[in-house]
Amino acid sequence: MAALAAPVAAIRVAVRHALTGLPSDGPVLVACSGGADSLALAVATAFVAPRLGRTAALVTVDHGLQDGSAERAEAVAGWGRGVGFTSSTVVRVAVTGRPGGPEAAARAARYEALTEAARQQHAVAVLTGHTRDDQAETVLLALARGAGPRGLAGMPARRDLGGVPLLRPLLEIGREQTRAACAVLGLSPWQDPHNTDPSYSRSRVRADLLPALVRALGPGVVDNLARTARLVAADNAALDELAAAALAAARCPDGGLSVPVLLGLVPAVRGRVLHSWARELGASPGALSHRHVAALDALVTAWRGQGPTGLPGGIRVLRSADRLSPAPPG
Ligand SMILES: Nc1ncnc2c1ncn2[C@@H]1O[C@H](COP(=O)(O)OP(=O)(O)OP(=O)(O)O)[C@@H](O)[C@H]1O
Repeated sequence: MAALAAPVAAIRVAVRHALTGLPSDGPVLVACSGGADSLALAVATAFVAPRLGRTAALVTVDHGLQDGSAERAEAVAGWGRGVGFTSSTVVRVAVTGRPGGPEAAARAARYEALTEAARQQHAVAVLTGHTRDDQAETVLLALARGAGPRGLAGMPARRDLGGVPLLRPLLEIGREQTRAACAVLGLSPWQDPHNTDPSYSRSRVRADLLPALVRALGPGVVDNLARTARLVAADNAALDELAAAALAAARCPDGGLSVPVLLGLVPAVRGRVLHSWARELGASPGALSHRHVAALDALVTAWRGQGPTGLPGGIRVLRSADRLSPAPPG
């Protein structure tokens, strides 16, 4: 018997690892675009899931943004039925009329559709094909926009998606491995023209920046960036725990925060406490910036009698004596 190609084996191991320990009373749902990463993920899941006594389903989202997208989505779903998924379906979404640019709108519509498909199918997890290269790109983009530790932690291997775990089994698999696996298995991935469109910053990072870094610093760069994300994520988790305890300690019965308690915190923890509290008050995470948290911090550490500070959503925070409190809008 021919030896199993190394990329195929590595991807199966990664998928097996991700599926182990999940409840077995529903399918795992693979989100497949037809691109090399999610095709390699899908074919590995179709192989691994039944061997673990589980069922697997596939869903492909048709954003309706390109000519022929419906036919391509049908082809992906048909392929899925052929490789043994118990269900393999297309979900059509409407991208227009949503806030943000086209990329953000498509992404939001896609995750809504995946959440709904998971709910309808009683899926125990949704799997996406993000790779180590996607992670390295995410870290570079975060670094470049000054996103801080939360951004530098990149994409988690597991997060909540509307009550279902979203898993990224290929975060430690390189893109060259997903391409190689597809080639070995005779699969013809779809090349998304958006991935090479230089008007997207991620495309420019993929096409220009990462290759330049690899040329300048060596081939370990991608792996090192992904490792940085893992290390920062572990530190974030520790700081988040400290901040949750500190927020509880700083809370006053009227919903405000105690300034003496806040002053006793190290700045990294205090910043997180203020960020969490601002979110509790209703500031949306997308709009809440470093600048807003710095302004709250100034109410604590550099108070000279200044008036209320504004947060996104018309929220205002007031310092009075030894307390931060939400102020009436005005
Ligand atoms: N149209 C889609 N339908 C279903 N899932 C999708 C779709 N587009 C993206 N995904 C999921 O999100 C993951 C990340 O997609 P993204 O477009 O950011 O990366 P990518 O590198 O182009 O991935 P791929 O090579 O699989 O298309 C994909 O691997 C896939 O699991």
